[in-house]
Amino acid sequence: MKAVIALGSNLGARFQTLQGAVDTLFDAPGLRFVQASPVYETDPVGGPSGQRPYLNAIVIAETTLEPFRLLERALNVEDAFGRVRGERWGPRTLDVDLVAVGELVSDDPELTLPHPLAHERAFVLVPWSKADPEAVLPGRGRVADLLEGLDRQGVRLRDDLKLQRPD
Ligand SMILES: Nc1ncnc2c1ncn2[C@@H]1O[C@H](COP(=O)(O)OP(=O)(O)OP(=O)(O)O)[C@@H](O)[C@H]1O
Ligand SMILES: Nc1nc2c(c(=O)[nH]1)N=C(CO)CN2
Repeated sequence: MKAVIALGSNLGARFQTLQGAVDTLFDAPGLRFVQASPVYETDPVGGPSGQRPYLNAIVIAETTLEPFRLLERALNVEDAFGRVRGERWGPRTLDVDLVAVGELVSDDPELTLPHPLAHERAFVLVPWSKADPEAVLPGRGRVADLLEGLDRQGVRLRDDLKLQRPD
């Protein structure tokens, strides 16, 4: 199944954290790297004022993992990069979200699929549509169409930064 995974960081060495997350995510069986999006610098959405901008990207993978095992992998990678859970939407060294897993649709709060806010987040949809212009968000429609209705001003390409395939 195809999995779309969103990465974000707004604390510490942001780009190194994103690359480290990619390397760590794929450093175990069941997940195969397909493609990484470009990296974007994005204004923080929600949370306390005065936060640094984020670096955001998405990674497309093929997985044979059961969705909760994939979530566990994502949460373990967050922990490995020292994420301290504080304030909702507060600053974080690393956030790893499952945007979509195949066509699965679930409203389980432990694992909501697609991610319940993905359709309204330009910091997720801009990188995803750049990586895959034909992308469809299950239950919501074409990512390119969803983006038409969103403000993309706070999402800026960082073409000086490129995620490498995992080592
Ligand atoms: N699609 C999903 N991807 C990642 N976590 C999810 C998903 N659906 C539900 N969750 C649950 O959300 C919990 C908390 O997530 P987290 O603290 O990363 O939220 P957040 O990143 O602060 O906010 P947001 O959900 O708006 O991105 C996780 O422990 C996980 O069980
Ligand atoms: N720009 C930006 N804003 C956010 C982000 C993020 O990754 N990028 N993640 C959040 C919670 O997951 C809340 N706000």
